[in-house]
Amino acid sequence: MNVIKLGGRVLDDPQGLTTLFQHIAQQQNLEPTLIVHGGGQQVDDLFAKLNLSVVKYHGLRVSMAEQMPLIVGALAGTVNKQLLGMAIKQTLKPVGLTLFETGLRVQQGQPELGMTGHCIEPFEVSELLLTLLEQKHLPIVSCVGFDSRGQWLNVNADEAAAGLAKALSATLTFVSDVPAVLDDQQQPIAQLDSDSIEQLIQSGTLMGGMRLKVEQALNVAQFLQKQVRICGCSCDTRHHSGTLINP
Ligand SMILES: Nc1ncnc2c1ncn2[C@@H]1O[C@H](COP(=O)(O)OP(=O)(O)O)[C@@H](O)[C@H]1O
Ligand SMILES: CC(=O)N[C@@H](CCC(=O)OP(=O)(O)O)C(=O)O
Repeated sequence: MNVIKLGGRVLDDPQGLTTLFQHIAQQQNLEPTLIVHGGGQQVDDLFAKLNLSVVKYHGLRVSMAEQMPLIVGALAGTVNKQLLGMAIKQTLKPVGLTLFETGLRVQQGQPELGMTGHCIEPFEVSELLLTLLEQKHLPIVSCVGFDSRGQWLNVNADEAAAGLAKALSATLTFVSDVPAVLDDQQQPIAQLDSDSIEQLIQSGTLMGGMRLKVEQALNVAQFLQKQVRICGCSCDTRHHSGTLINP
């Protein structure tokens, strides 16, 4: 079982995405795949067009209730459906979902972050998701979740992917806009573990969204006791490229 997380910026690389969907189509009969995607860039672009200010706290968007129709529209609407279209073109059978239909539980975070949500234990998936995977559909899951009161919540997509990978004991790959985690000379790093990650954070080399991603990757690697990959869009997720995060 493969979980592939796509950052929103990979939509700027349609050729790379086409190659990725082609690989998934070739592999789909051998091993099921699930895609989880973000779209932070697309939300930022929409806010800029509407003259709304983007506020982030430790890499997480402060998601005010009145802004949620825009955020949900971009993530679960536009970005989700753009990816669906690309998958259909590669003869895949995609199904667009939010985190709710996958069965992953989500609850609201600190009130200062508005309608920002976090994945909570137990990390479990729904029968519906398992049936879709068995029937060789490709679930394309946005990082919009719902709490038990039916409130929609904005979950960081790396966290959502980590939660689904844990629930499915899956092999997790983060596909981002950079080919790998880069060192202070901007060179790709082949492998990282908790000690080397700590050094990169201390030296200020690992920052922002990539720091959050590496922390989620390490968390999943340790939880499942298997390597997690961070790579760029043109990487073949079956082969070695990008950065491997070791448990
Ligand atoms: N050491 C690093 N290696 C690679 N990227 C880094 C590093 N430190 C910070 N970054 C930044 O993190 C970005 C990727 O994180 P993010 O924008 O959250 O990705 P995504 O949208 O794929 O989740 C890169 O574009 C880069 O600007
Ligand atoms: C709470 C929070 O920060 N949610 C993220 C969800 C999208 C995301 O994570 O997108 P990328 O994977 O493309 O960065 C946001 O609104 O930007």
